[in-house]
This record gives sequence, structure tokens and C-alpha cells, in this order.
Amino acid sequence: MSVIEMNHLTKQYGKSRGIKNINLSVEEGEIFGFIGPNGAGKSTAIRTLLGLIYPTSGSAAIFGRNCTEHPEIRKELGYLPSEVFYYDNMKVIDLLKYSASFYKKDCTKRIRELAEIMDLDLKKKIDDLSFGNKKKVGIVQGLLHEPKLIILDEPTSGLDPLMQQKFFDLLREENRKGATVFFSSHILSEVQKMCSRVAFIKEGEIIKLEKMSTLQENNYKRINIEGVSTISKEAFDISGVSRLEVNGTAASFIFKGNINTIMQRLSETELRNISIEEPDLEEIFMHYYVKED
Ligand SMILES: Nc1ncnc2c1ncn2[C@@H]1O[C@H](COP(=O)(O)OP(=O)(O)OP(=O)(O)O)[C@@H](O)[C@H]1O
Repeated sequence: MSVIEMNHLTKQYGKSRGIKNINLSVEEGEIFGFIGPNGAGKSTAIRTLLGLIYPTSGSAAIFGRNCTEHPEIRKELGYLPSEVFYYDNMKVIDLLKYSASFYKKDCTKRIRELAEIMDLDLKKKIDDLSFGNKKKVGIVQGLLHEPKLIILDEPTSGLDPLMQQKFFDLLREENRKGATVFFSSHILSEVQKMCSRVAFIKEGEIIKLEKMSTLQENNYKRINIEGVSTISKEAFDISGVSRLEVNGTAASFIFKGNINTIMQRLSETELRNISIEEPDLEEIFMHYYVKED
């Protein structure tokens, strides 16, 4: 049985598009990534799945049950919304104890462990916390009852790189202990690092579902170089290179494929400078997925 199931899930906000005909299933034990640019429909899909908003058509199930008809399922999962709102006057520990009171188990020890891992001061007032620290409160809140399913909507926004790393280690640990993880992101590299499978969502529709192994073969990089002398366009007009722009001694392009191939080609040009970046998702969508479909 799939842990998450979306069948022809559609949500229309009046005349505007939310999500269209999403079919997706996540199996037990997976770390599943849900990736798409801003406004693609990630939050809408997650909120419809959780029964927080009604679908226009189609259905969704968690552990084989529909969340709208069986709201008690929510106790079996941990959910981190993309934006967290709190009663600012409360202390972190009081808020977390309050959240824990919804579950039939003592979560005190786990709250302290999670706070230590995430470097969160439990004695502080919510009001005094930065955006990133509020996010950590949400993370602890989502994990304190050791749920079998963890659903996270853009969990890393607001966390610094070190904290992101700790958070991902924590998720991997929960996954090793048996939890299924489903998280949305607009950053390809973090999904590549973490997930067994990934669904790409664009303008409300799933446009691609890929295994991690395939994603790793498709290693997208944006490469900018500055040569000592004029760069010839032909030098980089090779398989895997796209959006090649050459302007005198400067060149820029996107590379998809085995990184050693391009490194070899780069070594044949005398360079003054180089930067290798993660291309943004829009760029990848525009120049690969649209073409391939
Ligand atoms: N309550 C609403 N009323 C009307 N339109 C909405 C509502 N919520 C979302 N939308 C629209 O639905 C589409 C999908 O939005 P959604 O928030 O699900 O995207 P997202 O992928 O989570 O993006 P982001 O990363 O920016 O949060 C967008 O076009 C958005 O404007």
C-alpha cells in the first residue's frame, strides 16, 4: 500500500489555476522530493492532500485513507507548512508542549533532543525569534511525536547552510528509523542530495517523475568562464552544452552530463576565472523538460 496517493487531484481557485490532474504515489520508506518553481502548486497539492482545502476534483489518500473523511490520520504524520504563524507571546517550550498534548505519548524527551540538534533555545519567547528560528520551532513541532510520515513544505527556507545540513541529517535518521518523508523544494541540489524519487511540478501539473539515479546522471551546472584570450564558440559547442553565449574573452553556458567531460574541455582553454553554479530551476525547466516532453 502506498503511503501517499494522489489520484487526478485538481484544485481550481475560482478561475485561477491551482493544480491540475496530479497523479502520484509515494511508497513506504521513501524520501520523496516535490520540486517546482514559485507558484507551481506545491503547497496547494500538499494542503489538498492533507484535507486542509477541498479538491475541485480527484482524490488523495494517506495510509489508504482520505484525510478529509479521516482527519485522525493527521496524528500519524508530521507536517511543516511553508509559512508558520504562532502566538508570539508564548515561550517555545510551552508551544511545543501544547502541540505535544495532541498526541497520546510523552514527547518531552524528544522535544529536548530535537531542540539540541536544531540548536533551538526552548526558553525564548516566540516573539524574540528570527525567521530561521521560527522555522526550527516548526520543524521540532512536526517531528516531536516521531511520526511515520513527515510532510514538509519548503522546510529549508530561512535556515543557514549548516543548519540545513543538520536538518537533512535529522531527516535521514528519521527515514532510517522507518519514516517516509515527502518534502517540497525549489532547489534542485537539495532534492538531488536527499531523495530516492522526485516529481517535478510546473504550472500545476506534474511534468516529470524521476528516480534519483537518473537525476544524478543529469548533472546540471551553469558554467561561467573568462579566458586569457578570445574564446571560440566552437570550443564549447559540444554535446550536453546549451545556452552557450560567448562574448570576447567571456563565455557562459549550461552543462548537463558527466562533469569530467566538460572539465577536460575547460582544461584546454587558458582561463583567468571560472564559476560553476547551480542553474535555477526555471532555466532547467525551460531548456530541458519542455523540450523533452
Ligand atoms: N488561496 C488562493 N487563492 C487563489 N489562488 C491561489 C491561492 N493559493 C494559491 N493560489 C494560486 O495557485 C497557484 C499555486 O500556488 P502554490 O502556493 O500552491 O504554489 P507553490 O508551488 O507552493 O509556490 P511557492 O513556492 O511560491 O509557495 C499559484 O498560481 C497561486 O497564485
